Amino acid sequence: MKRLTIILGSGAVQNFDLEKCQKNRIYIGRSREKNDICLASNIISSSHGVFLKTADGISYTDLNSRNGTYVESRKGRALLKNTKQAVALYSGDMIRILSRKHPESSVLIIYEDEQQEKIWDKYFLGKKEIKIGRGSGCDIIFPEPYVSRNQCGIVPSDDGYELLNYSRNGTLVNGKLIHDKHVLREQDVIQIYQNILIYTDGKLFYKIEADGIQVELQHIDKFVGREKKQILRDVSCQIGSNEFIAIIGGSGAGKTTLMNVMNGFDDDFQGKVYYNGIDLKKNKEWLKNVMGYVPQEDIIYENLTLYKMLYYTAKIKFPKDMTSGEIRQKVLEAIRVVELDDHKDTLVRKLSGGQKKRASIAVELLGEPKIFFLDEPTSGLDPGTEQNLMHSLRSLAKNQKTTVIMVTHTTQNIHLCDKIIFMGNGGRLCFYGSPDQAKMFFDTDDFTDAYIKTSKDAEFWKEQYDGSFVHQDSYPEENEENDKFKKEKALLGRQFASLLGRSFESLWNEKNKLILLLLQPALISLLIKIVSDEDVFKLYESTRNILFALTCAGIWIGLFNSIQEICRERKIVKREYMSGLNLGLYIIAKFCVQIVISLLQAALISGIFFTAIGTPDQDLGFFKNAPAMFLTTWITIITAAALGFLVSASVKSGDKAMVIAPFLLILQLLFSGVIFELEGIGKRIADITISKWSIGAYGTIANLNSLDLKMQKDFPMIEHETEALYKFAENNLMQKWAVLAVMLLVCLIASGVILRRVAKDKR
Ligand SMILES: Nc1ncnc2c1ncn2[C@@H]1O[C@H](COP(=O)(O)OP(=O)(O)OP(=O)(O)O)[C@@H](O)[C@H]1O
Repeated sequence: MKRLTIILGSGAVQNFDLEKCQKNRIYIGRSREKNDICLASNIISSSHGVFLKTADGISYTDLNSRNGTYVESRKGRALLKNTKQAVALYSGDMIRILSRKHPESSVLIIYEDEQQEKIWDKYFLGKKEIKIGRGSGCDIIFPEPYVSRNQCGIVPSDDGYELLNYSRNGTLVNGKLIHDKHVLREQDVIQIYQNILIYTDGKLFYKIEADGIQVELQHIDKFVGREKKQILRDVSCQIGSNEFIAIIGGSGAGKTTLMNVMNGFDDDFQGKVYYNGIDLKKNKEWLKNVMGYVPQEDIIYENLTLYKMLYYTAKIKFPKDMTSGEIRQKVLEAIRVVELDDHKDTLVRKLSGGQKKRASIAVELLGEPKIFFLDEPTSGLDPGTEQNLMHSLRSLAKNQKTTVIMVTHTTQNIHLCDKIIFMGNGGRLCFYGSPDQAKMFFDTDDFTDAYIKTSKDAEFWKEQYDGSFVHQDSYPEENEENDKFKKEKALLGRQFASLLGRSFESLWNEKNKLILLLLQPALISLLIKIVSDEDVFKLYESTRNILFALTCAGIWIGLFNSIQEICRERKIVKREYMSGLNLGLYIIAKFCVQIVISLLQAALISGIFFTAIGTPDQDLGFFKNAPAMFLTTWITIITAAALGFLVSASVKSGDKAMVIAPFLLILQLLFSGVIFELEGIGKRIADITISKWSIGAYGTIANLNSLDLKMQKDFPMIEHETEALYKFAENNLMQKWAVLAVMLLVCLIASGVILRRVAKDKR
């Protein structure tokens, strides 16, 4: 049965059986005489619109009505106004005649065809609260991971019904994010991401929307630099749900800029971007949950198996109320969708280029996005792999019901896309439509010709396109500002355990690096042995030089351990931070690995040093010499590792970090106070070097002040001036360790603070 359910602003509901009606044209409007369906509302025109029954189905046309008609169909949302365009309707599509000022006058018509799949469900509200969310105990269940287990509830109140929001993310009602409660009025539209519920007269009409997001761009302009150079010019288009779209065009035409505008990464532009009618700029944080982004380079943890990499990512990403069983299931499902089942237990670094790209896609699939952006996913792939990947992306759009938008340079497989956005020089939209239409438009079978044509005269092609395709905005009304978004965070304890597990497992799977990290201190100790003489721990100079060598070795080892650790993962960290990663926990987890590594390194260096060279003769009160020396070595390494973290968090690449490393080492050498006698500013700088406090601790343990100078061998009358830094006292040693510990803490905290800048990184 084909029928219309008509819901009036008053709450009254009428049903109209389209099949029983003998006419092919069914008119709606205010006038009783002229129409088959009379709608008594002052925002309805006398003859407002007409439904047309054809052999193919039902369509709707607006009859030049004063307020127009919104059609929310599977193909997208459109405002029909001053157009005679007929829009085909599918079961579940909505027609709305809206008035913001007089919501009580609004009319909502739902078209349903019982032969097509059932889309709308009805829920009768009673005297008890009904719960809406992801949890199995809810009355209305939306299964996506980004929907809260208890998203919201609807309770009876004096005025009818009230919506209570329980989610940290908020619930959208009529385009406005609600964080506490909202008294429901007739035809209020509640949106939980892509899912829609409509309240009317004690009932909820709702549909669980499996489809991808529809995107509408309205008149996008972007200017950059002081001269306000325009790099996007009045770009408008509508992308339907589950469509596979390619953004193509010459180099510098504005493809990446356009994609960054579409995915909300860049919000410094003029114009509007809507996702299913929701303003992206105003609801970016909320809408990010339904978005997946696969950058050009594969930014995934390479030293884990595919399964483990996805598992840890999921644990960090998902909200706290998701169980381990659910997470495991989602990981396996993501692996299945990207067809990597056979490589589940392969280390990511051993996957081929195409497989790594699929692995990156699987990372994003974990969040079950409804819209997917990919930046040149096929670059660097051989033609066969490229074709396979294009087929997979198409099937992602069609089978996983996701809108897929990619930037690409290659056009061999462009026929697999539903539509292409052709950008010309200066950010001009030269064409938007299907690949076949594009060929007709540019009058060529070869897209290379289109590239040449648009690079020669992009303005001409933009004018041609603007003249042939009329863009009509679907969302002229303004939503209110929604800025109170708070991210649903994963449970901190679980996040920390996952970060820790991932860091250790990653290092364990990188055996060569692990061996190098452990070999280095052993070799350094042996080298120190070669340059030492028999006067160590007997004469001042020999002892101080060897201890200083130990200090430098510890600083170098610590810096080398950590200086590339954060920057090389920066892009992954940024992505995970955007989906809830706690940066403090991330740094602490990484630091825990450093604690263990540096303990092993300190044990190795000290063990070999004690065996080959020996220990001071006299213990310092409570502290036995060997453990105190070991502890000093360990604190030196771990403090230098924290300094390495600080550098690593501040720079964007490993290369840059390695440029800074020698500078830091020179600083430690010059301002240690060992090579040069320091005065004034030099002394102040020395206070913030690790080397000063480390050699201070070693010198205290070795009681440098009591050792004879070389010259004293021949001239015993020469006095050895004592230095406060090496005062042989327990509290002096503890002070040196305490200063190093404070430096360590400062470096770690500063790393966390600085790392927050990742949020501003350009992708
Ligand atoms: N922040 C900026 N300041 C100045 N110019 C910019 C800025 N961002 C982009 N541009 C310029 O805007 C134009 C479009 O850049 P965009 O990266 O979007 O092009 P593209 O089509 O993706 O190019 P490619 O295919 O080479 O990656 C280029 O000329 C670029 O130099």
